[in-house]
Amino acid sequence: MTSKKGKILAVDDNADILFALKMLLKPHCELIQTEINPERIPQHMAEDDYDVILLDMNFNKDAISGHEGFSWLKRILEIDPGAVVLFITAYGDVEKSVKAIKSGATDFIIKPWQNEKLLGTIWSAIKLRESRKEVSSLRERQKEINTIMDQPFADFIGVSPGMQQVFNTIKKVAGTDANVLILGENGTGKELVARALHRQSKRADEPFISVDLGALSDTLFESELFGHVKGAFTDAKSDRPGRFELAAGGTIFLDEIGNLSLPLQAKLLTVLERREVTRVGANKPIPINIRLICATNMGIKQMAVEGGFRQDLLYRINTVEVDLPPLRERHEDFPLLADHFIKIYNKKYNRKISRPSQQVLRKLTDYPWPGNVREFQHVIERTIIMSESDTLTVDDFQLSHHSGAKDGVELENYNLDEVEKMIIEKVLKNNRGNISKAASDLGLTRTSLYRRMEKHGL
Ligand SMILES: Nc1ncnc2c1ncn2[C@@H]1O[C@H](COP(=O)(O)OP(=O)(O)OP(=O)(O)O)[C@@H](O)[C@H]1O
Repeated sequence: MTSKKGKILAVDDNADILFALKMLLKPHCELIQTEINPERIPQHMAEDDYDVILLDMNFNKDAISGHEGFSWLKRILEIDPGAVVLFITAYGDVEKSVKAIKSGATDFIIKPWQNEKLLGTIWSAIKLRESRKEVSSLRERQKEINTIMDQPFADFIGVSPGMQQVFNTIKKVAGTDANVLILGENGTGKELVARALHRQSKRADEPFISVDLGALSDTLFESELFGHVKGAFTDAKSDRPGRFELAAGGTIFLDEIGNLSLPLQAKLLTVLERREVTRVGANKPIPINIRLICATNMGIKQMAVEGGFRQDLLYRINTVEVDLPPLRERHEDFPLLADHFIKIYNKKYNRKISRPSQQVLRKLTDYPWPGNVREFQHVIERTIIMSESDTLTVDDFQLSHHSGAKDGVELENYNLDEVEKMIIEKVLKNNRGNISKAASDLGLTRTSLYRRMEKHGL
């Protein structure tokens, strides 16, 4: 051992052994606590955080069964399941070593020991303890991050029959490991559904990893999803796990799955069938333990009929389907959603805006909301920022600029693709090329807008 490292608790009913251990370990370890009476192990563990516990296997003189040692090992692991225990015995044999390791001991030291070998074993045990601690602190951090990240998703609002049906399906399937496909227009709350499914599942304490497939180029797809090893390609400076590995034990949410090209659909299907991934540049497959949730705003079933989406992949991802209705079909939800977002933005902007009047609600329900709840949320935020009074009036809501003609977009034909291109061009121009603002006006995410701009060559 190079520097003084690790806190060691040595428990043995032979004072000579304890003395020898103390002499040997003192120069190398941060602390060496010796104890002749195993009954005091819990007390020591409560008083200090030991990295390694050296435990005699036989406490009664002449005993060779090791029973007592095993029962103390059990007790130690009950107190701290991450404890690193090394058994010491003069009667070491293969059978007992195997049993000790199976019961949770880390290693086995046979008396009389060779000093160098003993120090080597303790050094490895300290390293193991360090990595166990690191893993458990990462897990705790992940839990904490999950809770914080879920905060904005805690309020999932809906009283309309369509939303009640969505909530019912979530309740029924959350606890199963069934693959779920969420369908719905942009901004209808597909990610909220995915998070709710994860939060109500047995995997809730494990990671929720979201991947926007629409934002991944074909070249990045494999390394992002499956990971890569160092040197696999020019930019691969070190080994890196992919999203499937990061989601281990938890849920992976593949958003915009309808945007996946046919060759990538084939790659994804292979991974889902084999339930293993191979990092780019590696040849050893890694098993994956994930719950799969996918979402799309595209007519994926029609795509499958027309050959744009693989039927076999569709069958694999849509064990259960959740259909999110567009906001314009959920009139019952408007008052609640309006209250909800007014509350949020009152707090954010330190305002006291009151609940909307019936006239305001009527205006809101009359508008078609192409960007659904995301657009609704932005409109409420913008209106609260701009409003000078605490009572919102019909005139405070600027909704008309979305309906093309009034905004100067002349429709020469009704080809949806061309209309979409025209509207995007117009909104980009209105916002002087500011993507964030344009995306907000269109009720899209920046990524969705980028994708559409790419599609239309803008
Ligand atoms: N029922 C709802 N209650 C409260 N907030 C909602 C609801 N539905 C959507 N939202 C809010 O609207 C925004 C968009 O939701 P989300 O990202 O889940 O939609 P999406 O369907 O996944 O969108 P996209 O298709 O663009 O990826 C989020 O800020 C979300 O919190």
